[in-house]
Amino acid sequence: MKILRDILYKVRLDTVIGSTDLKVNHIHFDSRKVKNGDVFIALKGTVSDGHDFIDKAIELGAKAIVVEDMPVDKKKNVTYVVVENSHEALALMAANYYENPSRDLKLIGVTGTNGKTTTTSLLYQLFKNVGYKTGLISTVEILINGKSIPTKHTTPDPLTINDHLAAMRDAGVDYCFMEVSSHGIAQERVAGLHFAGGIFTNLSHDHLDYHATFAEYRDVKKRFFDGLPAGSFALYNKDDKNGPIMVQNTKARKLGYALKTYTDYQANVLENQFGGLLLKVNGHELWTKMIGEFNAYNVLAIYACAIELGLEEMEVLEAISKLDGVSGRFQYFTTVKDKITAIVDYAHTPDALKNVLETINSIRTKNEKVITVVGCGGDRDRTKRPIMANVATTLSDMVILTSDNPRTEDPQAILKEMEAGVEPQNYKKAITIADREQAIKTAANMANPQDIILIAGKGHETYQEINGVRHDFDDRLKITTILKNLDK
Ligand SMILES: CC(=O)N[C@H]1[C@@H](OP(=O)(O)OP(=O)(O)OC[C@H]2O[C@@H](n3ccc(=O)[nH]c3=O)[C@H](O)[C@@H]2O)O[C@H](CO)[C@@H](O)[C@@H]1O[C@H](C)C(=O)N[C@@H](C)C(=O)N[C@H](CCC(=O)O)C(=O)O
Ligand SMILES: Nc1ncnc2c1ncn2[C@@H]1O[C@H](COP(=O)(O)OP(=O)(O)OP(=O)(O)O)[C@@H](O)[C@H]1O
Ligand SMILES: N[C@H](CCC[C@H](N)C(=O)O)C(=O)O
Ligand SMILES: [Mg+2]
Repeated sequence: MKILRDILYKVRLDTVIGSTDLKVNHIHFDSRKVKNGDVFIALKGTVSDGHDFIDKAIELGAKAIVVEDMPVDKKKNVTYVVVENSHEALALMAANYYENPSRDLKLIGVTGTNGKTTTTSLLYQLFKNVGYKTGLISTVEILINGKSIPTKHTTPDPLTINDHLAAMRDAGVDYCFMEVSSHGIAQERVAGLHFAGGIFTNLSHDHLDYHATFAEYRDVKKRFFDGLPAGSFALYNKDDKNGPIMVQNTKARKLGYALKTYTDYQANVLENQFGGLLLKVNGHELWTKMIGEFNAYNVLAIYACAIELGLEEMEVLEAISKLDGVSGRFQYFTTVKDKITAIVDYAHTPDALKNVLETINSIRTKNEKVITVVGCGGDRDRTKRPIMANVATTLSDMVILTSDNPRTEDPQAILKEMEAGVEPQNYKKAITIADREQAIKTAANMANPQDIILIAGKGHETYQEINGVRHDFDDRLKITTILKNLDK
């Protein structure tokens, strides 16, 4: 039981009708979950408007309703609270309800188009390996000091975030690393959290279905840094032209990291091979199993973050050299007989796909062919589709365009939009096979000894989402079975 007044602490209130000196059980933003004695917060969503479900919530026993628009028809014995922004109110109320767990541990948020899962997961591994109790909130999973909890979002809703942070606090977690997506910022999912630091990875094309323009997408990301408190740090990629913009108005201590620009944390890539990267960081040589220049940025960011959090430099360098790669990110499998390599990678943006293919092209040793299998998700940014097909066909020897989570769209229609991006000189490199399993099989059949197959877009995902149903599908299981057969 909590007192409504206490959980409304810091919420920007407009009007209150009824008592806030009211004992309440739980908070919900989904009317279907309301039970007797709960508070219901009406959110204006992208599909429906939570204000339409106020009566339903009261029928189910809601004692208090938090809204942006006061309903005309008001019920007796129900408290109505009008707020300026109910998404923000939800986040502040969730933090208050769980007694602000983000203040009882050191919470680090990572934002940017690509590299959030990689950076947060490596930080989780690093801090755990040096002996801290550690938490992770990521696209792949939520981890509470080794205990894995499945997740559907990169940045969950505020109730889920605070519930997990409270569990971390109860488990004595010292550090939590979390991904902060642009949807998360736009919908105020991280409002009310106390961050000890923030990291900006990079900004490139994504989610332009949700954000009207690239400038709007950039400004949403920037809001995360604008909100960081004094005393925290803001680590930004200074090689990215949007890096300095991100931290323009932050109260946090600004610290740059870069491979190409002079700044606070710098590294050089000395070697870049299939075995990993050799970097020079702060005058020290550092071997890491992470592959590709883009991962040099991720590694440098985690090094800088660990130093800012007070770890010893030598301890950090040693721990980084032992880190394992992240699930579904440049994860590779090789046949024994013909040395065919298959790489499963979560590249689902034009920039990520370009980086991964450029990495493969720069580290292949002979004249091996690169065969890429790639698709684009349904109900997501359509403008990525032709660009990704263009990148794939420009940087590979053969490309099989296929499906990736069609969701409610027609896979053939998505593929047509991808095909439109293939330039005439590359027509002969591209074929289309909508069935992803067949596409992967075809790539394996095409491969000659030493060739490299890139299976892009789904990484760690274990499903193919079609019309709201997630069917079992794991690129890694499919390709390992196929490669085993090739070895027979
Ligand atoms: C576009 C988007 O982000 N949508 C998220 C949003 O839903 P919404 O605004 O569409 O909600 P809605 O269906 O319009 O409903 C409005 C309100 O009415 C309520 N309602 C609805 C029906 C009812 O009977 N009763 C009721 O009270 C709903 O609970 C909601 O509060 O709020 C929901 C609750 O938090 C999210 O689950 C939902 O994520 C959807 C499923 C989604 O696919 N989101 C993706 C795009 C996403 O958030 N991705 C990011 C980034 C990915 C990345 O780059 O890594 C992520 O952080 O995961
Ligand atoms: N620092 C980076 N710069 C550019 N590309 C990267 C970087 N790190 C990873 N990538 C590429 O982006 C893909 C996705 O990486 P990762 O999962 O870490 O990103 P993310 O930001 O968490 O993505 P999401 O928005 O889906 O959560 C990787 O599989 C790789 O291809
Ligand atoms: N977080 C990203 C992941 C995309 C992964 C890709 N497999 C797809 O389904 O488009 C999104 O929801 O847009
Ligand atoms: Mg992620």
